[in-house]
Amino acid sequence: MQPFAIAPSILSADFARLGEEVDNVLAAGADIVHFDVMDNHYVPNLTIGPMVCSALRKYGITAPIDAHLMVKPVDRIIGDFIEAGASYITFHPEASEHVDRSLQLIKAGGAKAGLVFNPATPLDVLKYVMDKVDMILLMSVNPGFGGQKFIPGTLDKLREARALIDASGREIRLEIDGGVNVQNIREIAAAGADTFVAGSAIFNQPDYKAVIDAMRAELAGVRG
Ligand SMILES: O=C(CO)[C@H](O)[C@H](O)COP(=O)(O)O
Ligand SMILES: [Fe+2]
Repeated sequence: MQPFAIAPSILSADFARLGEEVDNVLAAGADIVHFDVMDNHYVPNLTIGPMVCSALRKYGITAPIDAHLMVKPVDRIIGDFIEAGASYITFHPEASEHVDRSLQLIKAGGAKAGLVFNPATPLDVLKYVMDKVDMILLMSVNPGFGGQKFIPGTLDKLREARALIDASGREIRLEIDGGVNVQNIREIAAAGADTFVAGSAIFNQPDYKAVIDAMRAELAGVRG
């Protein structure tokens, strides 16, 4: 299993002060910057694109950036995110006509590739592309908005994904996204997640370090 990583979703940050917000959350102990890209087509919301990712790199952010693409079609924008400095690029299989090709595009550009599964999307496609994924992201809310409630059925799906990863023998991150907080992170880790996206739970509090420290204390109870 990969080391635990906390990935604040900047969807809930103050966009008017984005560079400073990312600096602050990294200084508070975050490992990965989760970057939600929404197109008002695949999901009913519109957020930020490759120019903002590139701006964060130019501003001096060196931490891994995890671009979660909620964009359809996805292939056209993959190259732009590679150029913009994304470290991980994940997409939803429903948003690609050719999942294997999209994964290859990401890897050919030198980024790590991942697939994202909505709460009602089965994991079946993984069987055919396990050798090409570096990350599996399970949505524990329907995509499009921050601040939603964790869907408990995702815990069984995490166990299912963990078994697939372990059987593959590959180093694949198992990320969870949606409604993660200090109260439920331990149960989510025990079900097999190693990478935890949290937006509102972190950015809606005044002290980011206090929240991240509390999350790490919970995680230490699962794996010290
Ligand atoms: O992909 C997302 C929504 O589509 C966000 O990453 C997610 O919702 C994080 O926000 P929160 O932690 O507030 O649920
Ligand atoms: Fe996300």
